[in-house]
Amino acid sequence: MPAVVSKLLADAVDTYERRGNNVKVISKTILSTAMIAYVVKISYPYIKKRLKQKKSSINNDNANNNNNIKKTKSKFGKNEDEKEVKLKIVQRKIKQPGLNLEFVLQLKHLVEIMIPRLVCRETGLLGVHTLCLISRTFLSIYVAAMEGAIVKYIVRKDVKNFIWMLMKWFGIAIPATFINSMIRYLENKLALAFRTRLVEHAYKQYFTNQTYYKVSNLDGRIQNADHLLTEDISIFASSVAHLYSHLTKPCFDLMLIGLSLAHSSYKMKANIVNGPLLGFFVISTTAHIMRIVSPKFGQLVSEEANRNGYLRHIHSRIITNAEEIAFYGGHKVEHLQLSDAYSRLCRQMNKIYSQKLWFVMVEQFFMKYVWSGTGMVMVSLPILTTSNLSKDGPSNEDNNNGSRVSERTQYFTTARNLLISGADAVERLMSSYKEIVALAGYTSRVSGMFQVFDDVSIGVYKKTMVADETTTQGIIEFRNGQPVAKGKVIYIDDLENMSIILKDVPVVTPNCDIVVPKLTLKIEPGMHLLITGPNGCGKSSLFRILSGLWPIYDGELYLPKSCENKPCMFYIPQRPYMSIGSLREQIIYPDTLEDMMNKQISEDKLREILKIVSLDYIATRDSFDEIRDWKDTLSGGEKQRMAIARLFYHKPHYALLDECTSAVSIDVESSIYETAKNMGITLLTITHRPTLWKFHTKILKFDGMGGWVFETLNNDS
Ligand SMILES: Nc1ncnc2c1ncn2[C@@H]1O[C@H](COP(=O)(O)OP(=O)(O)OP(=O)(O)O)[C@@H](O)[C@H]1O
Repeated sequence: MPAVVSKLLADAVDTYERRGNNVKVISKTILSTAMIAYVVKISYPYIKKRLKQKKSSINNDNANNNNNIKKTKSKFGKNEDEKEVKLKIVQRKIKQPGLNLEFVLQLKHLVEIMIPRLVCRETGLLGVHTLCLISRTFLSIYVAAMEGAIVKYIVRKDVKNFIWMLMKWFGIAIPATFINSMIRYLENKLALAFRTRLVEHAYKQYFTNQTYYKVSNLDGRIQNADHLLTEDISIFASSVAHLYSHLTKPCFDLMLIGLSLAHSSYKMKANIVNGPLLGFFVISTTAHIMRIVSPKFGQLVSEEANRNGYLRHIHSRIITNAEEIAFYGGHKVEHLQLSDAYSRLCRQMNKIYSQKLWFVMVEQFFMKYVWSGTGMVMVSLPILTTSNLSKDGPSNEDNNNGSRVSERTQYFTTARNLLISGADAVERLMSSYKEIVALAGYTSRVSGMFQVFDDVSIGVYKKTMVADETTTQGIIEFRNGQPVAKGKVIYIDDLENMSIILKDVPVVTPNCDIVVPKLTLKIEPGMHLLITGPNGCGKSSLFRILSGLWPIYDGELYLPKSCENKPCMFYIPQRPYMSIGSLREQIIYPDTLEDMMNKQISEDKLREILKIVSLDYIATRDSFDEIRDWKDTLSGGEKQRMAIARLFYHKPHYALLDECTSAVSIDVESSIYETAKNMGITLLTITHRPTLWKFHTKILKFDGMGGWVFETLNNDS
């Protein structure tokens, strides 16, 4: 096949020559076209940027000219402008990841989490890993020297020594291959150990002070915490472990290879400064050029991870709401959303690939061609400049002396092998630059996540806020564009006084919409409170405030501390949550089996509880150890009754019931309320069912306009 191709090429060339075309001219033309295309490709982004800048400055001028017209716009229009300005400021404030001081500080913080002490499992692994890396460098040098000796004996036709060296060469292969395999094994172990530390730290933060809720509901900085906690942490840990060997090994290689090359040159009586100096100059110059032309991989990779996370989020939403989507027949909309998320990811990946295309070309040009050429010069320098070689070529004495030739061959082979290893080391160091920049992207994401978790757990939230002090009529105080939660939560440790007191507490949504400007009431034990009002008037929001999910922006909230082994408040939502686990775990949630044992609650007691909520047939049908997907196996009403069973298991002082019996039949509902009251549980009920009114003594009525009435419930009226 190659013969056929060369024949065809030769024929083509002949034809061109016959027509009077010079092949050299054609190849020069192709080369210069490629060069011009490349220069255009390199300079295109700068030209584009310039053009954009010019365009935006023209637009700004126009905007200034139109300013007076805009000032006369409606109030709504003005708000829209302000919104845009604020969004732009927030966007500007988001720092792009890259190789800068912030990256160093973030990495330092994460390393402190991954390696918490000087003496720990991770430092042990790092120590053994480093030892293996050094051993491999020594082995590489030894193997290079052996290859040189083998070539020397071939040139000398010394069969005995050749066979001996060959046996040694095979002998060294066993430890060498073991060390190679060990390096990979330790790298994986290290990555897993780092990941474990990070995950443990993240989970601890995630489950402190309901951060898992607040991070997605009150703060706007993290969109896909699940992706960050799984994928990004894993990639970050693997990158760090991989980079450690990718950076340390080439450094050892370069140091030791440099020393042994200098030693060989010295043995050849050549100048040992010129070669390394030339190598250093070429490598540092090319490295500088590559740094300048390198795309911003950190930013690109970070955005790719973002889009990956979004795609995953859309997938998990479809899985969670599969039944609802199927009933609605919403596959078209969901398909569109999924395709859109996927194509956004594809666009980003394509952008990275096309930027890599040109960068890899420059990289390969320097690393493969410029460096090899420099290496050839470096290797030949000692031979060409050895003092005992005459300028006109080898002396007669040398020509006659076979051993000098074989020694030069040995030097050349060893030096060439060492230089190949050295070039490989530098190439790895250079490609590590790309990896470090990509690592900067992941470092920024992981460290950013920890920062947000830290902030959120102490009540510091950041969100793009459109509201400010004027729009909230001074009810909320703002600092740096963010609302300040200056309300106080005071826990009362007094068994005699188990009241819940709200003093001038506003009900404010996470978007700073004021639902109720001021709410003042006192709920005492045994005071069963009915909460009513139109949709969206703030009924559930009041429960969110009482449970500590939403911050308090003003006033004071007094809450009793949990006591007598009972929780103070227990919330039951309209859509009950079924956990992963056995039937027993559904009833005792959020207690564990161990907690249940400690409370000395027997299975008979659980059966009794199930009977109250008319679910005793489930315990006879399935055992308490039965593990099922309870979310899908129980009906809507059954799930609500199971949630109420939890209330009878925990027996709290206050029950926050948020339309939690809407799917339960009226007779069962009445018996549930009767039993709860008999158990001494104070009921705070949100309901639209008049049948439940008779179980309450007080009523809190919201009017949906921010007003409210708190009064005694007159069941007759
Ligand atoms: N996480 C949230 N972020 C922003 N706004 C929210 C959030 N949750 C609720 N809101 C808003 O707060 C207001 C009060 O909501 P809430 O859930 O308290 O209403 P509700 O009185 O319980 O209504 P319903 O009877 O329909 O359940 C609504 O306007 C709602 O849009």
